[in-house]
Amino acid sequence: MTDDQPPGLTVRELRVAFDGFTAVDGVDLHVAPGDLRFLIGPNGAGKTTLVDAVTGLVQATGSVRFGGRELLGRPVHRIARLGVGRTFQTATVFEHLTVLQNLDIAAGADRRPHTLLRQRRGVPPAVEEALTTIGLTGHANRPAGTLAHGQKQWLEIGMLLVRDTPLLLLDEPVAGMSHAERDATGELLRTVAADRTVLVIEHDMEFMRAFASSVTVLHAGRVLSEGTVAEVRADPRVQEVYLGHPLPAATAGRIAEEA
Ligand SMILES: Nc1ncnc2c1ncn2[C@@H]1O[C@H](COP(=O)(O)OP(=O)(O)OP(=O)(O)O)[C@@H](O)[C@H]1O
Repeated sequence: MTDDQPPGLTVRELRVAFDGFTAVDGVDLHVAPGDLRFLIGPNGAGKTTLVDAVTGLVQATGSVRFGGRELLGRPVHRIARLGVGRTFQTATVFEHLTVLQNLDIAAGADRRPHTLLRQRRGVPPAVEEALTTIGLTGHANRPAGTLAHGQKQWLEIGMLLVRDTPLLLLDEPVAGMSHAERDATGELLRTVAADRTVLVIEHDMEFMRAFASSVTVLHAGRVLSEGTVAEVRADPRVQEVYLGHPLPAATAGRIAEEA
């Protein structure tokens, strides 16, 4: 660390405006390494815009610090080189290349083109490790295009792991997945988050309840609530936004006891 910031992702007073409309309105957020933080909120709350600001896709004011460095104001590729990785709702893998080739290319993202083309003996340890983590060792030589939907998402996460990405921002990683794929993805995220900083945008509340270690609720560009799953669920402001009214006292009490 090059300054006295706590490790992890620290967002301060983040603001993003589009033609006078403020989509992110003064957000403060800290995600520590080892945390598996879910970012939830109704449609239009500003979740994707916040992640866009962190990754340099939209202009923002305030501060976003990671690894002792300010990210705001840097171009997208420089932010990626500082260890910030992102997935989108639709996996962006090279469909005609094998799983192994996809990982190999990602691992060499910072290598020069001529070294990328050079024939290499064996599988690099980082690629081998990522294959095991994402559970695709048995599919290493399959074209990525033939993988199931969930497996493509895992491959994309693997492509961030081989690049040794300490901050992962994942946009609805389980959208369109089966129950079994969702559970496997949850376990994968737990493993990944053990020694990394992970922020997951999610609409799937069941998945969030099962796997989040902490939750930030965004509403109208602001942080509405933050805490454990139970704390956030017991918050009347969150119930109001999601249900249109607070929960009956008995139900709210039961949830609060879990907190
Ligand atoms: N490029 C843009 N130009 C103008 N307005 C935008 C732009 N991108 C997003 N917005 C607006 O900013 C607000 C926040 O959008 P954002 O996509 O960040 O919300 P979200 O919480 O990710 O929603 P969802 O869950 O539906 O994906 C919305 O009102 C949206 O219409």
